[in-house]
Amino acid sequence: MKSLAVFASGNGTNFEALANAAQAADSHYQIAVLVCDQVQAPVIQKAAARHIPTLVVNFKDYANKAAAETYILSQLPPVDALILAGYMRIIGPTLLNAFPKRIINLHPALLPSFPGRQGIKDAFDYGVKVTGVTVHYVDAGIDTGEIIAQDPVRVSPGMTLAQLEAAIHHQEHQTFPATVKQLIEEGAI
Ligand SMILES: Nc1nc2c(c(=O)[nH]1)N[C@@H](CNc1ccc(C(=O)N[C@@H](CCC(=O)O)C(=O)O)cc1)CN2
Ligand SMILES: O=CNCC(=O)N[C@@H]1O[C@H](COP(=O)(O)O)[C@@H](O)[C@H]1O
Repeated sequence: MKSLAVFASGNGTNFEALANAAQAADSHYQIAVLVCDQVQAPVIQKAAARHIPTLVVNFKDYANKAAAETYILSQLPPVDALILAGYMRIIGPTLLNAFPKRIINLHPALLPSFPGRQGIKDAFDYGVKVTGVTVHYVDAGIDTGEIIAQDPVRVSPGMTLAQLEAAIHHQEHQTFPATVKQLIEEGAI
């Protein structure tokens, strides 16, 4: 049984999808803690509803990223990997060095296209006919880590941005848990 720390900053539907998948008999993982950098984020309530411990870290309380990450590291229970599920903060050397090739991120576009904080909108505004979701290892760059898995999402004619966001999230809720499970089965995390 692997233990995972999930990092999230917002709504938490991917956290929920991972938590739901963890309940399956053959999931091979449990979520030991949710780490959140936004004190009011809805994901915190989702973790509380599931009795999953939450570590809320307000980065304003720390002099710099290294100090905040050092605190996070000191509070983490033993975990095998960090899973970034809508975590909107760049992971710094402190956590990167503590979890080499053990930090996984979900991106809502087909990297290397449309990296950054608004991958769905950037792809939509560009007018792509196909976008998708990417699961990748996290490295010191932004959305530049080795790609692990990708799935396409077709942009149908007349589709609104809201409809594309919903389609992307639906795909994410399939791809992310399946990819985490596969990584564990392969012994990668
Ligand atoms: N290590 C590292 N950390 C990461 C990711 C990574 O793959 N590498 N993937 C991240 C995915 N989410 C983000 C979070 C923040 C930003 C971000 O803040 N971008 C600023 C630039 C910030 C900066 O340069 O520090 C921008 O303007 O685009 C981009 C993707 C999460 N943290
Ligand atoms: O990789 C770059 N940026 C990260 C990023 O944009 N992540 C995206 O945030 C959303 C979180 O949704 P939630 O799970 O909170 O409902 C989800 O779509 C992630 O792909």
